[in-house]
Amino acid sequence: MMKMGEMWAQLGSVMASMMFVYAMFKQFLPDDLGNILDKYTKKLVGYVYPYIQISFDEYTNEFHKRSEVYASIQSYLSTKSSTRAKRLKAHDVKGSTALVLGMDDNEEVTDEFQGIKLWWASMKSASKKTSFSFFPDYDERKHYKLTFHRRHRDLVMGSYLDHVRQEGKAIALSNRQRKLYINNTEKGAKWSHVVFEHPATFETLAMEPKEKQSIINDLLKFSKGKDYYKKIGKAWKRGYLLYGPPGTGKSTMISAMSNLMNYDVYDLELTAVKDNTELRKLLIDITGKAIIVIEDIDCSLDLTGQRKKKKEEKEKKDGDEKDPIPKRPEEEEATTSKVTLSGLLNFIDGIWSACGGERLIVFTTNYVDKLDPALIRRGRMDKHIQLSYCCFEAFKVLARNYLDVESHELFGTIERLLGETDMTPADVAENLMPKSDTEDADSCLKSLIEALEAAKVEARVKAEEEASKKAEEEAKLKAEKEKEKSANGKDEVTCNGAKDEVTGTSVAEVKENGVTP
Ligand SMILES: Nc1ncnc2c1ncn2[C@@H]1O[C@H](COP(=O)(O)OP(=O)(O)OP(=O)(O)O)[C@@H](O)[C@H]1O
Ligand SMILES: [Mg+2]
Repeated sequence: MMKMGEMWAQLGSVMASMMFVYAMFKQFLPDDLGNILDKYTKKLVGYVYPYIQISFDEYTNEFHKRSEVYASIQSYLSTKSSTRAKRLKAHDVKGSTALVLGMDDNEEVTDEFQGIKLWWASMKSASKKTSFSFFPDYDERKHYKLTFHRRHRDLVMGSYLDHVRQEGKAIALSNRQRKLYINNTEKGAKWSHVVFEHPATFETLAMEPKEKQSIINDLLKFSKGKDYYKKIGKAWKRGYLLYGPPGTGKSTMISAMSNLMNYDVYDLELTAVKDNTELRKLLIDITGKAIIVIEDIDCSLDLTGQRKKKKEEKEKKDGDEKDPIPKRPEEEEATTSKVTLSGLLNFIDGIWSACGGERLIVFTTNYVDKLDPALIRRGRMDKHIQLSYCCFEAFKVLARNYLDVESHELFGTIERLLGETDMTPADVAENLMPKSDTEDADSCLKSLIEALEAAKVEARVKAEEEASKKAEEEAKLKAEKEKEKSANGKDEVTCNGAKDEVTGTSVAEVKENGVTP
């Protein structure tokens, strides 16, 4: 026999469907009749119908803005409706990589949450245009209607709606297109963007596997660290300093980071920023889930020398030295950037830097020693990653990527040569890349061996040249010293004969004055 609860649930389902049919049917009735019928139906249903309904409008009253909740529900239901609804609608949502499938107007899907059943319906109701509107669809109001049994009220209000919002946001985020932003000089403190599509991933990045894994772990830990950062009272951001010779994969790693984390990239060109105020404005415009990149920080601004320069300037002022030919203002602007080291430090960890949350700040440099220690201290640049010349493990990644080769008889020779000479992953990669259809893995590996041997010879010649140059310089220095020494020896001899060093009187004078020296 059917249980009471099941019966109610079935009745509820029938009633919800009837209400839904009624809502559709009502659209075709004249307005007056529709309103009266609506009033009495609602009263009647209120007595026998144990279900609660919530509506979510597409547009808020506030500036006719599209409701964020509506958008989240739309994303949430897109996964449910694609498998459960019979009539679907495809949307080309701005910023989304894939077509978003949602249920068609006046369609219904059922959802389950912690063992309870809920019904979602997408409704479209026409409202009379009262005035001219710039919003074409505004007189066609769309909304979602959620129906559930009243005994589940607490669960729905307490956790289900939150669950829908969170899931919907996550789905929208995974569908969205990532963007690469650059700061635009012509538009002042503004970002322009293009779609970010870089194929580099940590899988294709050639580096020592243990170190690579530790970076991946660090990034993933950060992305899940919202509560942890809150607990320790730190802004949810992390700084990475990538340093190493050109062509070792610093920029490639930034792309891999973005692909792993699904973050936008903000490529900040510091030389295009007028002053600290503009820098702050740019910072405020950066959203969450972002990687802020400053490439070649040592070249971007003379941040290293700024403190020294200031000191020198002060000394100069004190000495009242004035430039006899005053510079034109535009000339001054071109030569001196007004973004200061303290402005940049504030950008990284001033109070404004906490706005938005979930951000990585990445600096790259070829010369880590040139940077001001304040800029790269832990807390600002939390993790320092050195990208170095290609090791054998890194080579194996490149061989797999470029040639689909896991092992080869030439690997032994390559391992030995990589241990004996320095070659960047960029150079190794270039040698491994087939240049024509006739080239195969064998010929590419052989050409890499040739290049490594040539690099080894070049390095040896360079080292010998440097050693001989150094020896020459040392010999020159030694000769100079000896010359000086012998000159000093001569001086000592003549000095006694010519001048008394303390009094400055000549021996002749002393003799003349009758004083014994
Ligand atoms: N570690 C690596 N793994 C895979 N590919 C790499 C690696 N390093 C360099 N490459 C290859 O070399 C090219 C140049 O590398 P990348 O631009 O990342 O170097 P970089 O360290 O940023 O150099 P620079 O200091 O000159 O900016 C990349 O396009 C990539 O194909
Ligand atoms: Mg680079």
